[in-house]
This record gives sequence, C-alpha cells and structure tokens, in this order.
Amino acid sequence: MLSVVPRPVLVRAPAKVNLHLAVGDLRPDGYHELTTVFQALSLCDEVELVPAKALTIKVRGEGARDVPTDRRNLVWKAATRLAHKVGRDPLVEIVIDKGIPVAGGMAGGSADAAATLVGLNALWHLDLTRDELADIASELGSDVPFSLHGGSALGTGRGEKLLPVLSRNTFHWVLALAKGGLSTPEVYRELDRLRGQGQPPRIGDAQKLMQSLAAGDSAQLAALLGNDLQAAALSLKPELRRTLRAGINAGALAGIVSGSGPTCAFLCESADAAIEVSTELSGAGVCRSVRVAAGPVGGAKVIDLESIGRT
Ligand SMILES: C[C@](O)(CO)[C@H](O)COP(=O)(O)OP(=O)(O)OC[C@H]1O[C@@H](n2ccc(N)nc2=O)[C@H](O)[C@@H]1O
Ligand SMILES: Nc1ncnc2c1ncn2[C@@H]1O[C@H](COP(=O)(O)OP(=O)(O)OP(=O)(O)O)[C@@H](O)[C@H]1O
Repeated sequence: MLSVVPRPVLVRAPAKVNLHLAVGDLRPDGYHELTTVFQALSLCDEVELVPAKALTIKVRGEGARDVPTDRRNLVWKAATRLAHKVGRDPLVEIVIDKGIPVAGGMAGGSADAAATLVGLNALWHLDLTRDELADIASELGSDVPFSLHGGSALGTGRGEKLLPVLSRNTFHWVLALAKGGLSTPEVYRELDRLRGQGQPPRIGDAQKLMQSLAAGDSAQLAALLGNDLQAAALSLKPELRRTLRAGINAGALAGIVSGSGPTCAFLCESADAAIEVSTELSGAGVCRSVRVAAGPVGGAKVIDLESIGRT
C-alpha cells in the first residue's frame, strides 16, 4: 500500500525592536505596566511543522545550542496549549531555524511561538481567526501577540494589548549581536533596583514618535527612540556603552538597546548607509556579529513552499 508523505507547513516570523519602551510600575502579578511601540524587522526565524507520532522539537541556526528542545521551549507550550484548546494531541515535529539572536531582546522565542500557532492552524485546518490566535498568544508571553501581528503597533498592558500604528516608508537598521544574552526578568528586576535608588529618568510619552513613523521620517524617529530598560541592560552589561558609541561613530542616526537587550539596534538613513555602518561596526570589535534589517514587515505567516522552490 502506498503511504502518503504529509506536506510540511513552513512559517516565517519576525524579530522586533521596541522603538519606545516606557516601563511603568510593578504590578501585583509580577509584570510591569508598559507603553511600547513595536516594529517588526526582516530578521526572521523559520518554523517547519510536520505530523509525527509525538511532539518533538529540533533547533538549528543562530544560537541553537542555547535553546531547549523540551517543554521549556515556548514552542512546546504553544503546541500543547493550542492542541488542548481544540481537543487533540500535539502530534507534530517542529523544526526551528533560528535567525533571531537567542536571549537577545528581539522576541526570538515569541516569534517561534507565534509561528507555531499559525503553522498548526494551517496544518490541522483549524480555521481559527487572528483574534482567537492572539488570545492564545497572550497566554504564552507578553511579546507573542506582537509576533503574530507584525508591522508597527502600540502595546499596552504588559505589552499584549495591541493597536496598529500608521507607518510610512521602510526604516533601515543595523543590529549588533552581543556575546551572551540577558534574562528578561533580571533586566526588569535591575530597573526596579535602579529606580529604588532614585535613578534613572523615565522616557516621556510616545505621541511624537508615532507622528514621526506616520511621516516616515527616519531622522525625526532617530531623535525620539527611547527605552526605559536600557539603563538596566547597561548596568548589567556595561560593555554595551562601547557598542552604542561605536554605532554612532560608524554613522548611524541613533542607537538603542533592543527591548531587554543585549542586542543594540542602530537606525540608519538608508539601505546603503546601513551596509556602511554594518561594515564599520563589524570591524570595531564591539560585538559578536552584525546584521542588517529593515522594518516594518508582517507578522508570522505561512510560506508557500513552491514560491521558495520546494515542492
Ligand atoms: C522586554 C520586552 O521584550 C519588551 O517588548 C517584553 O516586555 C518581554 O516580553 P516576554 O519576553 O514575552 O516576557 P514574558 O515571558 O511575558 O515575561 C517574562 C518576565 O519578564 C518580566 N516582565 C515582562 C513583561 C512585562 N510587561 N513586565 C515584566 O516585568 C516579568 O518578570 C516576567 O515574568
Ligand atoms: N524557541 C525559543 N527560542 C529561543 N529561546 C527559547 C525558545 N524557547 C525557550 N527559550 C528560552 O528562553 C530564553 C529567552 O529566549 P528569547 O530568545 O525568546 O529571548 P528574548 O529575545 O530576549 O525575548 P524577549 O525579547 O521577548 O524578552 C532563552 O535563553 C531560552 O533558554
């Protein structure tokens, strides 16, 4: 008897940078109230899903050795939670190809979780709406809803409540990947500690920044980038100060720690400028490696295998 080989589903999901990350007070549930403006970047993870006899996870690519392949992986949680909701067993092999730095403050695990939700929705023909997927996403992590949403968005609550933000033009970035990662909860704790000592000053509101996005003006946007977690990330990894200085010296319009760090994101005037900055920065010896990226791009989405030459 002929057995039919199941077709895999391939999903691509973007990294994010927080253009504005205003951290409010610590809530009783252990999260901080946020006002953040996210932008999804062309740096991506790819997640391939295929029916299997049991739930298994394989990881390859950027930093794969540091990613667990058991129930600690956010993808495991995404698959089991979705399967439970729809009353089936998560019998699927999931292969994650990492392009997003691990523990880099760019929502790599969240991208994979969002990709898994989108991928299983397709593989199992569930027809769940984006809103239904977003509800499950918010149970998995604060950044997961944005990884689904993509584009540019204003995030409130713990970052999971999203409103789309108008953005004109493409923005060009250089990302400086650090040696080693930072733990997100530790960075938030460090900010609370610094605030307990009366420092550092808080960034203001996001109105002007959103206007600069709507105008598509990168010079204006550069002047308005802000991240309350930056002081905490710099306190835990002081060498990032050199990285931020080196990006500016290399010709970037502005540099910022991405989310909880330690990746530093540099906004550049154009695609050509980003290539020049990346070349100079990689020669400066202030980071593990550099990447060029553009944003905004869309959220987690299924890739047509034929469109990439796979039949
Ligand atoms: C730094 C950011 O990437 C900015 O977008 C996010 O706030 C982090 O989002 P995430 O990695 O999805 O984080 P979660 O998995 O939801 O939370 C991990 C931990 O980070 C801290 N956390 C996270 C989000 C938030 N609004 N306040 C917090 O204090 C909490 O200690 C929490 O236990
Ligand atoms: N699919 C995954 N990819 C990467 N890390 C994962 C994954 N699942 C679990 N982890 C664990 O989570 C930790 C943080 O990973 P991740 O790459 O998501 O951090 P991050 O990009 O800093 O997240 P964020 O920006 O959302 O705070 C890693 O150290 C790793 O052990």
